[in-house]
Amino acid sequence: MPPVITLESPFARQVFHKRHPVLFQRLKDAHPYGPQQRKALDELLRESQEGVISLADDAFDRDQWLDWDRRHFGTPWPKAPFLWAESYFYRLLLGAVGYFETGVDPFGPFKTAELHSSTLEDDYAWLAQPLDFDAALMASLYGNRADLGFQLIAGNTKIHDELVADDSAQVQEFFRKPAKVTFILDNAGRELLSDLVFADHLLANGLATEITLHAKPYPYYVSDATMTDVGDCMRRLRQLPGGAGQRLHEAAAEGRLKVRTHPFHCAPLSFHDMPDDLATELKSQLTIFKGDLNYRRLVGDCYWDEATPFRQTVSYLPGPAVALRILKSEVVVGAGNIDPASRIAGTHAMIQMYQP
Ligand SMILES: O=P(O)(O)OC[C@H]1O[C@](O)(CO)[C@@H](O)[C@@H]1O
Repeated sequence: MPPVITLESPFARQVFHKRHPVLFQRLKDAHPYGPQQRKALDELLRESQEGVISLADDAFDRDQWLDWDRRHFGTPWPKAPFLWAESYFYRLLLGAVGYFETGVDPFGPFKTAELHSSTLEDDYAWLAQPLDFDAALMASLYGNRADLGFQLIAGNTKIHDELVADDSAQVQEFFRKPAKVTFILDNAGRELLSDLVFADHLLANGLATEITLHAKPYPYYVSDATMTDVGDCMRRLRQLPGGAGQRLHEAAAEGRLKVRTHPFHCAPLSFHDMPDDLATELKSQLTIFKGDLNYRRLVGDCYWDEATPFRQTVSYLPGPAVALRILKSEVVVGAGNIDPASRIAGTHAMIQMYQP
């Protein structure tokens, strides 16, 4: 594997030094946190910028984190791998605000606001039209940009021009034979609504025999979908046109749509380290990895040469896979030359497919 991206990377440093303070301010504005929670947040911010990574003796999940440790406890935060440190940061954030005692999702207010935004109905007006496979796939992909103000019209091929890797034809070809599908979900809100639309397209057209949605076991990376968020989005989708919400509700009742979680989805590790039970589950189906974080975990959060073939980086997977991702971080494989600014701008997208 090439060198791993650490918090010394300018982009990662910017996430920890610029974005995190803004996030913490939003959390303090959104919740009636008392002095203890506010102090814990301030300490976490300071520590994660210049302190040493430590694991509390009385942490309820101490054993789990010792298992996920790759000798990073005791390392100065700025020297740690970006992926590992960012994941642990979110675990500590939840501890700081008392999530493990109260169960209150610190990001809940932002997720609720997004699902009930005044523009949401207009933004999803296109659901009233019939979608073809390509439009449904693109909805799921561009949902990762959380910006669906683009033309999701059946037969719109212009949208493919923005892709830096485009295996969409292979994906469509794969569904010539009905398959079981797993979505490793990313964000709640608009992205999840769009993923549900794609899931409905697959089930309603007999392309998928069964779909399993994998959500995060706890709130993570601000807007990642938990089991609660899946329920909230399913209910919201039923209020939107097109009938996808109702069809999915029925599919769930019949056992064709399943929702579950796995502790590994909040692990600070790449999918190379996935436990056997998860690997066994993914073996006999097509797995769709949504979003940027899952992409980093899929190929490894490393300084890959962008010309490295995608299949070379994911050949460890137990079954076929598709990555649907808007580029929001430095990692890229299987694409042409992409300048550093474009890698993090959220303007470029990719669809990559692997078949063993
Ligand atoms: O929601 P997505 O597509 O997974 O993007 C999350 C991305 O945001 C960041 O947390 C910060 O930019 C990245 O580290 C991460 O990959």
